Amino acid sequence: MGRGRFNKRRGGRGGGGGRDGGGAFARDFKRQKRGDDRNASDHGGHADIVRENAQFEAYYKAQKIVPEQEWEEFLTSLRTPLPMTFRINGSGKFATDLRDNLEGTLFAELLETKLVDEENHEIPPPKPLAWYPERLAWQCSYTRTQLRSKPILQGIFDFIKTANEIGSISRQEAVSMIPPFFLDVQPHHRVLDMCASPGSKTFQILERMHGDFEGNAKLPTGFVVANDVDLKRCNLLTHQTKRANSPTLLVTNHEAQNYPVIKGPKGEVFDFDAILCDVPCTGDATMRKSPDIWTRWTPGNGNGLHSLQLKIAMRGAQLVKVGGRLVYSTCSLNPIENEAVVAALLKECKGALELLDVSKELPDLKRSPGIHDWQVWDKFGYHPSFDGGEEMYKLSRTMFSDEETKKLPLERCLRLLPHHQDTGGFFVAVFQKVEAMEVPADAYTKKQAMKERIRLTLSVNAQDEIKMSHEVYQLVSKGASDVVPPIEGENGEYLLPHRGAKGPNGGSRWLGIDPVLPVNDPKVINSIYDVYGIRSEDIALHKNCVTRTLDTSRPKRVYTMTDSLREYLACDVGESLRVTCCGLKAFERQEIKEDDEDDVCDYRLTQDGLPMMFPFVTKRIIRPTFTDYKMLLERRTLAFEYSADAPQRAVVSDPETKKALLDLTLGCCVLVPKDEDLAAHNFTMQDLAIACWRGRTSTNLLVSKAETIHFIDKVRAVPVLATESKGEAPMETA
Ligand SMILES: C[S@@+](CC[C@H](N)C(=O)[O-])C[C@H]1O[C@@H](n2cnc3c(N)ncnc32)[C@H](O)[C@@H]1O
Repeated sequence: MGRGRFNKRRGGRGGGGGRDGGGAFARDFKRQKRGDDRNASDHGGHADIVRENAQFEAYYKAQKIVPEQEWEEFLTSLRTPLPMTFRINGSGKFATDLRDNLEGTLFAELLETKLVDEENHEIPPPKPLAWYPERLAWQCSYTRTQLRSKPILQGIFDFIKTANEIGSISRQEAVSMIPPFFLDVQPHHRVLDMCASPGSKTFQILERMHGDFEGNAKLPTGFVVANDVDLKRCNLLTHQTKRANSPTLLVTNHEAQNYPVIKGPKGEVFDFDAILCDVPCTGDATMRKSPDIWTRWTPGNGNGLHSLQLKIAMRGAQLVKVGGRLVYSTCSLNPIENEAVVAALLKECKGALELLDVSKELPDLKRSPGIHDWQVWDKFGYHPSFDGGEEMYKLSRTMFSDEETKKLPLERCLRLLPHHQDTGGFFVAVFQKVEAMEVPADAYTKKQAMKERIRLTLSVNAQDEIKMSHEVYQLVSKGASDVVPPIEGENGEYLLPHRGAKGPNGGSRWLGIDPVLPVNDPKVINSIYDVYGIRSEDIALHKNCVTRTLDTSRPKRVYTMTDSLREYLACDVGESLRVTCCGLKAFERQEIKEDDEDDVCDYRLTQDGLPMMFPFVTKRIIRPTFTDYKMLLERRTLAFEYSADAPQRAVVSDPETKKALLDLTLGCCVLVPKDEDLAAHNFTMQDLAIACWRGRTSTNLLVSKAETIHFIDKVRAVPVLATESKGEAPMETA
């Protein structure tokens, strides 16, 4: 194809890249659009959006990313709303039970019913994603009208909505689920997710790290750093990954391309076993979900992101271990954001990175190979080469394919085309580091640090910008390049420093970010050890706990982390890491007033922390009957005695449970049904452990309402065993 200009006229074809015959295009488009409007209004009010863009079509036809004979199908797919997909969280018993339940009930009913719409077209039942292991991810394509008109579909919709809210499933685009599989994460790995928010892939990475959250007593020994440049999005990420309840997670707020290098005391770089670069991109492969992209697409969008994408991938390449994997992904179809970045990265790494052939991994995933040659366009049109001497707009040499590029194994890249599996589009490249590379220690310079901090300052408080930026500079120039060895513990391990407590007014060194302070006050930690019967040999809380408030003798919340995460933070003596969230909230202060007993603890176990802490807790565990357990979940509180003043209150029915509760001092305890009930229904103790409060007259749930629904769901089908005490009625009424 020769050099041409894009014809900006709507529906026009320019540059030789367009389809022949605009008439056929218009007819196809009208036909498609009629169907589309119906779907569009059904799928979220995008009916007014015209799903055509001459530049887009000319550009991609010229790029030859889609075989000629599939072009129409490709376009048709892009103009059709995206089916809804979800995956069942976790991978153990609860995940497969939930799947079996769904398949056996809701979905089975649909299969039997053979639904048709008002035009007598069959409404397809939900189907599992063919490539996703164990049928744990599903796809349904129903219009809103269908959902409204068919109660059975409404049932599915309600299930998805509630299960997503309580965290047993995650709604996530099918193609977005792919990259974590190629990272090959193991529980001992250090993983870096460079552009992580909102965190759907981080969540998958955490799942892989833990194996099965709900049944696994072993803690992973690795850690996961999830980073994003946007502070608000870091908070969103923290919120979204909360359900993983992971002590391995660190959330940081940096430009990925300047991600700080942390070195151990001997100067060794803390490198990562697996790095995900799910970079910012034009997202033009998400048009099915975000049809407004049709109206604003230009080739300049992708060109504008290429350099940042390459810098981020390059930083990833520097920070990944020899032997480790680096996965680069975008939700864009554009070779400039994809193959051009991959090619430039391979060239810049001079053999240290190998592009892997992953054709045997996820074998049922349909994919198209990466391309070796592509076209570079800007607002002036097509440019055959970088050295042509023509006027160019914001183009760089690395955007162009050359002779060296053609020899690279770019066919190993994966492009997911929307019409192949009825998904959004996507691009993935999987690398392995095969040789060490130089890691520029000064990539995170003082100047850079200052620039970033001023940006943050601006977002924190624009009015104090000048005053603060001066203070920032003072701090950065003192702190950023300090070479101070980490604090060593008795056994040569590195201990957590007081991070961020030396900034202005004793606040954070990183403005706008709370400090991260070790909780090692023996009063706090020993009381937790003693009261809950936790042994420091089993879990080193005295080394691995932090709080975010300055008074570490009375921390409000205590977060705990794995040894390896502690070592990573301990070695960051220059405090280069801007930590927004760290570890798992395991304990919370809840002071007990007017109590003169010794074995009380001001710290209660959190339900979030319980899956991790429970295997180490040996005291204050009560084993109620299933009746009392279920009743507590449903009523949230169980009184010890019936009271005529509050006849509606539920009362503990089993005398043994009541005695065990009354024998405890006031404070937090853990309730787990009796062994025979657990065994009869294939539950482990950890599966059903709930945090409760032993009060003066009652015991109360310390579990959020959403989480309680999750537990009620777990035990809903469990009949009460005959072994239970038959004496008292479960709930007394007046
Ligand atoms: C494609 S999204 C990531 C989606 C995420 N991986 C997931 O699966 O939920 C890209 C993210 O990169 C972030 N971002 C943009 N520029 C960045 C940069 N220079 N460094 C780090 N993150 C960046 C954006 O804030 C955005 O959250």
